[in-house]
Amino acid sequence: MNTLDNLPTSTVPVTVLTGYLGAGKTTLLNHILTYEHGKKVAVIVNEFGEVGIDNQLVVSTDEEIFEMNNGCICCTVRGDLVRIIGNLMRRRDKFDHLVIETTGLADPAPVIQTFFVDEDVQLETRLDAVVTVVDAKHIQLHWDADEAQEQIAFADRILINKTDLVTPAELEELEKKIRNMNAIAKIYRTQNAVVDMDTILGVGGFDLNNALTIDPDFLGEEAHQHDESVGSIALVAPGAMNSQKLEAWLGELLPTQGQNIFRMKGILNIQGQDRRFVLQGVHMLMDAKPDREWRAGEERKNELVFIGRDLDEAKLRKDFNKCLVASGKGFG
Ligand SMILES: Nc1nc2c(ncn2[C@@H]2O[C@H](COP(=O)(O)OP(=O)(O)OP(=O)(O)O)[C@@H](O)[C@H]2O)c(=O)[nH]1
Repeated sequence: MNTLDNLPTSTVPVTVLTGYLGAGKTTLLNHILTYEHGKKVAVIVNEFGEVGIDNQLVVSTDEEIFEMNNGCICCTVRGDLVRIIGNLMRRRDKFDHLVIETTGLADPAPVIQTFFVDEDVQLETRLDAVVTVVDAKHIQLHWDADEAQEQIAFADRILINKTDLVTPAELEELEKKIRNMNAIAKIYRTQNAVVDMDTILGVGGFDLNNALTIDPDFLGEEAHQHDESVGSIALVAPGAMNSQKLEAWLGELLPTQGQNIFRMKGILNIQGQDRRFVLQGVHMLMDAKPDREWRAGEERKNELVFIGRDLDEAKLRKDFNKCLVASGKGFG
């Protein structure tokens, strides 16, 4: 299990930019590079392309993906990315934010996992957010592509782009569908990928010290459509969790189901702890640690969201509830 504890505050925030072919990634990247946000942005693109912006660092990489040698079949590290970040860090004074644009056909997992797994990368950078651009008009043609669904599933921020090419009703339906697939992402509708930079840079989507609450709209809804193979499941329970039971459950769940769990995010009330306990997971990799203290008057509860493929909601719910302290009242 990896931990991002005790990182130096000088780590460089990293935004991973994904989206299917032609969705608008480069258009967004150009906004990021030209916008007056006061940040010096370095860019890594893993395809050969041109970004004709002066004074920016743009590096191209070829595909090079290593499976981890501990038998974990869904966790991979990109060797080329590790090396390029290492090289960039020697010019650390030249930039203060890093954007990695993935190819439209790439599974974003190996890029994201690199930030959970590689120790040198963890020392020097921190994953800020996964931003996914969706082509409102053409995504309909690509729903069956694993990459398109995974790009949505991993996102912290989703731009539904090309809103000029669809009707308001189509947009509404699309947003609902995306919301069901990914319950933790914030969704913005855009034209030409124009979006307020503060909403996509400096997000802290993977920051365990600053865990954002999980969207209450999603948690509060009674019924969700789980007709897609990729979906979100939100588990909520009042009371306190038994830490041993929780550890035993996750210790069994992730090795067996991790391949289908793209992301997991949780804020939990552990029995006997005054601080909230925060979990972040990507496939079988997980970070977990206490964050801020529960506030006076704040309702202590347990919220855990899974985003993945073919998740067994009834079993997850049952096993989650089994981790609750039996009395469940008043001791958390
Ligand atoms: N109509 C319309 N076209 C858009 C919009 N945003 C981007 N485009 C166009 O869509 C095309 C693809 O945009 P890119 O930014 O190159 O997309 P990409 O995701 O980088 O594409 P790949 O790198 O090929 O995967 C370009 O011709 C853009 O001008 C939009 O909101 N509306």
